[in-house]
Amino acid sequence: MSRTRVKICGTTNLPDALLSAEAGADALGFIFAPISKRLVRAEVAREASLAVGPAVARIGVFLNQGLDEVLRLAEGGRMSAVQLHGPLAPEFVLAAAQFYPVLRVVRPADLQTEAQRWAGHPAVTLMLDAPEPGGGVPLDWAALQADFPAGAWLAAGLGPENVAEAMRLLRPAGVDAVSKLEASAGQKNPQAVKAFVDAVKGS
Ligand SMILES: O=C(O)c1ccccc1N[C@@H]1O[C@H](COP(=O)(O)O)[C@@H](O)[C@H]1O
Repeated sequence: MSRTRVKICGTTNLPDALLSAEAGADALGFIFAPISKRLVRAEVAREASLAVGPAVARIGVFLNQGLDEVLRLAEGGRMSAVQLHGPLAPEFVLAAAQFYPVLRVVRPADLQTEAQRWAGHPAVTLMLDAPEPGGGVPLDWAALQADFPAGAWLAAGLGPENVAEAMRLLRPAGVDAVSKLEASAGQKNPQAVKAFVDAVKGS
């Protein structure tokens, strides 16, 4: 079984991209949802994407945005994958997956239905998140143990202090965090980023 991948989300500037990459992150998240306090411009994301080298994935995060906008921003920011939040039609997810690997974000209530829907679609990977993305509130991992699908990623309220326990209970293929790794909204806390990556890689 391969090790759990670690994604640091909410990258809004070049120094934070570099510090996350140097800390050992497998993936950086760039939030293109206009409602977010971590919104990044495509030009900034592009500069960061080109600076972190070929081994670091760049994941564009979207919430209820049209396909043209998703593709334009993902291309402009030089993303390597897209993360899709919101009540989207399966056809929309499939259309996006023609262009980029998709992390399809689902809530706990929809996990079983979505796991069945996307089984056998290699371009679509499930990510379990809280109903309010970016809120820093952990899920009830013990309650999810029976249904958590192999290969799925986990987000919501993860940080250096609790990620090992979440991994022990759910064995996610990847973990993702933002709120608990910030000094302020959109600005990374370097010690927290490093501690989070070390906790994931040491578990
Ligand atoms: O963080 C945001 O502002 C955001 C806005 C719109 C869509 C997703 C967003 N963040 C995602 O939230 C999860 C985890 O957040 P947290 O660790 O609980 O704060 C992560 O997938 C982010 O990509």
